[in-house]
Amino acid sequence: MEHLVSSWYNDRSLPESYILPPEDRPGMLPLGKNIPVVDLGAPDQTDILQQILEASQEFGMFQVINHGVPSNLIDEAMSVFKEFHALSAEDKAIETSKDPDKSCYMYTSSHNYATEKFHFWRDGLLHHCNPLEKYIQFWPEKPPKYRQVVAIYTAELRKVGFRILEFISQGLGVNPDHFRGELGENQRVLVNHYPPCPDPSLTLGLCKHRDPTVINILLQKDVYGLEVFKDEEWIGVEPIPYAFVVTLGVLMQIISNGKLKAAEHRVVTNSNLARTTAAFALDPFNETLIEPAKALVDANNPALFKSLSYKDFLIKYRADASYGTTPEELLID
Ligand SMILES: O=C(O)CCC(=O)C(=O)O
Ligand SMILES: [Fe+2]
Repeated sequence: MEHLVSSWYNDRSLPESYILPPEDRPGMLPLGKNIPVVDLGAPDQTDILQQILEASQEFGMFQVINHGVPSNLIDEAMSVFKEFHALSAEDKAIETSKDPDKSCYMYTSSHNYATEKFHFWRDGLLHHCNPLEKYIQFWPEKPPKYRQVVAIYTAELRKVGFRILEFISQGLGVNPDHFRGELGENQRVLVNHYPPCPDPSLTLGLCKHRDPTVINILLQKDVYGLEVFKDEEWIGVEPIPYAFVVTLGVLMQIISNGKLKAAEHRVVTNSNLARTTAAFALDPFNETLIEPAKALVDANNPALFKSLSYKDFLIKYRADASYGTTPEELLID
């Protein structure tokens, strides 16, 4: 835990190991453009489907509003996530080491702290959520309401996730339950924390990456930081306090046989506000085979991606230092 940014960032200038090469630094604040915002409460389901499909093809990312998760639950969840990251390093270590199989753990920067060339200005708490009875015993017990609030929050996010996956399935023309079986049942929450940073122009909270997931549903609340790369430029993702940002991951690009796009995104830091976000991911199990959906493959539409287990996918993804594998690396030659 000694490396956690939140344990030492106060009153220090940016350490050398966090200073990125000029080409990877944030540059100018993107202005003017936005990603699509989809109103899930709108009466016309066909219209919602169309908007989700277009955003998934063009951006691989969109925001959803009127998603049905109560705003007081979102407030409570954000409070316990912030309170967790405000604990002492010692408490955080105790609260995240209850499972010998490490279904709940903390890390800082990326999964490759020891080997990465540069570090990123982020601490992360990651834990499994489904099935709840199996995993809740390993979740933090500090703050005292953590388990109770996060159990309800993640159950709600699961509903939102499957609703969006159903729209995507329909849009793709695959079985509406395509993601209901193994593909979306491994659910995890990653609570990111980005303390105020002494020089946001030289570093990033997270480098440009695509998520190693099917989809990710992010709560960013009201602090700016997320940016998506589209048509060779960065677009800022405007914080809408009770919206969720839906990001399609590399697995969705593979399963859709390239019809949908995994969004490339990054996180910038800021000098006066701490930023806490919670990313809820729907993923397959380790042994699940990842491959283009059969309904999308025929003689005229050959499979573009290799089949591999989720476990092998993750090994490949994580082997590439902090940047992660790209869908292109998994293309069939
Ligand atoms: O914190 C954010 O805004 C995004 C986090 C993210 O990209 C991730 O956890 O993969
Ligand atoms: Fe991400």
